[in-house]
Amino acid sequence: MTLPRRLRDFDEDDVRVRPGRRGSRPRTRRRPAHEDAVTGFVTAVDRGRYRCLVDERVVTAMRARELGRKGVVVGDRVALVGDVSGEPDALARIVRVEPRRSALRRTADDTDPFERIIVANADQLVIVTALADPEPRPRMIDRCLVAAYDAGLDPLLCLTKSDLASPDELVGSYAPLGVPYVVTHHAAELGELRGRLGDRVSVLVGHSGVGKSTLVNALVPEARRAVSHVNVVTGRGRHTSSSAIAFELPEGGWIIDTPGVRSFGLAHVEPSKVVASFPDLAEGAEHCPSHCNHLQPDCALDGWVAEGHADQARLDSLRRLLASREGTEPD
Ligand SMILES: Nc1nc2c(ncn2[C@@H]2O[C@H](COP(=O)(O)OP(=O)(O)OP(=O)(O)O)[C@@H](O)[C@H]2O)c(=O)[nH]1
Ligand SMILES: [Zn+2]
Repeated sequence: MTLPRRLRDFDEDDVRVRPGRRGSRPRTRRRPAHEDAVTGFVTAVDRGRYRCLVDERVVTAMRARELGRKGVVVGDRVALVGDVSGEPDALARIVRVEPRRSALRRTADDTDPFERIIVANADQLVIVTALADPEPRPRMIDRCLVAAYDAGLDPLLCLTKSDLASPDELVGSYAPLGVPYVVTHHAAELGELRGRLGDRVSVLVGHSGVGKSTLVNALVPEARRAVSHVNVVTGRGRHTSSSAIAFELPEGGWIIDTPGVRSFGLAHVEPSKVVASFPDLAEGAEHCPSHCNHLQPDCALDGWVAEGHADQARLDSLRRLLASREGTEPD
């Protein structure tokens, strides 16, 4: 398994192997209770079973009771004990989840108080949007940008189906905001996209039909088989209920597909963070009355847009998100 550079650094900082008191055995700095634990990278989760990569081996594991309520998600780095042979029917135990570098979260909808982590330790959120069939949904893009900003992930706009429509309009609205993008279609060379994915952990999100599976299959030839024919964790059966699956890229790095993720509820994101994710509007919001919720009549953002600093459509999008969080309007 080739870990992206940042994961490797993380590993070295986190588990410092040094001689024990008597200089006889190496031991980890923390929790010497599981001195013999090995480190795994969680690539799929399905019905209480965790698929972990340990060196080149696929090890199936369950949670150890001592983990308590701590969740384990795709992208986590975990300490494993027990049978880590990777033989059929072998089952290891996850005894520890290493501290996360990032956590992509969502709530079921914008007013749901329960947030859940979808993916840990990712670097980048790839927002897959078709240029046509289905029509692009800028409000969905804005929503994903907020999720990326909140999680500390770099966004990347991936505009698919460029054989059907021009990217100019979408590029015209997002490139000035500093959002990086790639334009592609199913018969295109994927060189530019691969360059942006290499040596990083990227999460792909996108609505049904935008061409996400087509993209994943083109980037990772083994993906098709892994997803459609076998349970990705146990290797048996036909189906998986997994909501995220990590695939290693041939050129290094990982992409994490999120087939089960259909929406990005943002109830857990502070309104100020929502506004901060709209860089074209954030500056204008500095002129708002204190505690402005940006939905009230004296909000300074109307003037900001009237003066031509930002597009009305972006303000509408921000307001829909904020209103939806307050439960006053569906998005
Ligand atoms: N014209 C065109 N069609 C494409 C392109 N990429 C994918 N398609 C078609 O769009 C449809 C949806 O593609 P998928 O890859 O299944 O889309 P998805 O986002 O994975 O959708 P779900 O499987 O529903 O999650 C399929 O009929 C593809 O053949 C493209 O670049 N151009
Ligand atoms: Zn305001």
